[in-house]
Amino acid sequence: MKEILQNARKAKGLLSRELANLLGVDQSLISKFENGKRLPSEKQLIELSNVLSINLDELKKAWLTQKILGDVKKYTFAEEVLFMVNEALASYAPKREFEDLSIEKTLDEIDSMKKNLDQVREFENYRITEALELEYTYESNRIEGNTLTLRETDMVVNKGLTVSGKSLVEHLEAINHGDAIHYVKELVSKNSILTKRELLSIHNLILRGINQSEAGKFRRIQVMIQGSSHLPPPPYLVEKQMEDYFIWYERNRGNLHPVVLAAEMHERLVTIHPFIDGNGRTSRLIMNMILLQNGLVIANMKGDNTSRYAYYEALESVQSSGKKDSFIRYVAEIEKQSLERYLSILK
Ligand SMILES: Nc1ncnc2c1ncn2[C@@H]1O[C@H](COP(=O)(O)OP(=O)(O)OP(=O)(O)O)[C@@H](O)[C@H]1O
Repeated sequence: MKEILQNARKAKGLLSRELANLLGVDQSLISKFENGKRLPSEKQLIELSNVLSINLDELKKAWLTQKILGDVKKYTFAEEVLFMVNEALASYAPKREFEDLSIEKTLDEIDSMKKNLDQVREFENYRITEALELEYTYESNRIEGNTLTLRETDMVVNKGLTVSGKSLVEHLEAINHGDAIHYVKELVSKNSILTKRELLSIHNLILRGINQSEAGKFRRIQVMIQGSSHLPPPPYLVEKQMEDYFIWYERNRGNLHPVVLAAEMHERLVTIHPFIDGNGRTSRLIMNMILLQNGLVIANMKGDNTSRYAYYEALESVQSSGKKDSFIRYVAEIEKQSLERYLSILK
């Protein structure tokens, strides 16, 4: 742990004072982390991992080892206890139970398609991914009400052209969403972990130049979701609910199926509705970041009326019943269709 932190800081060319500033802590605390006198909190671990580009899982393993060692080393029967913990762990496998058995089946199908995908990844190329990402921008903005066609979206995003009769905002929405996909892919390639900072950066890109005063900021007013009976929490609860959102993510990202994790992170975010606008687009990007991090493909929800209605219905059902299955099933189906299409293109 000590070595990992010190080596990573030096590799980044940072002085401990500079690292302390980035983390907003005292310089002496960084020294204590590096000489093993103090352990970072779990929240600080995530910040350290992002700032120093250390794989969070590796950092957590070293951290937990040191934490457990600190607890057990004073006992003569430490080894025996560790052995017993190991035994107990074997029977402790938290598994999600679904009332709807079709979800389990779809997840199995996704797992086997992922195996197929891993075998044909060599045929992936940027022209295919660019075309699919363009479709994603087109559909996600269509859900929100953008009227650009797929071809017009291509003209705006890839060719830098303008489309007569379409508003400046619609142009910006297309460009911004394209940039947000690039940002998400960069996070995935750097193994960055999702934190408040990354979420706000994605939202900042989505509303850039459209609503600059609200871009990258949690809302300070009450909002309503048109056509829905779900009322998002009052503004003074948003910060706290978002803290809980990231705690939930940390607790679950290691043990839930990635599709279930992605669906829940999407649904939880739009249910809190932390932004004045752009909640749907941002949540879909968060969902897709998680899918890509896990070697899956972008789940492209469609913007035609029937698909959009099914999307809203699945969300409304979670919010009114408190049961997550309907939205997990919905996302799993979309991911399965997106994988099928991608595989057929590659093959
Ligand atoms: N019960 C619900 N019914 C409909 N939408 C809901 C519901 N709960 C949450 N939402 C989310 O709210 C989003 C709309 O919020 P907002 O207008 O802030 O997002 P947007 O990105 O601007 O637009 P959009 O999500 O339509 O692209 C929907 O796309 C959906 O993801």
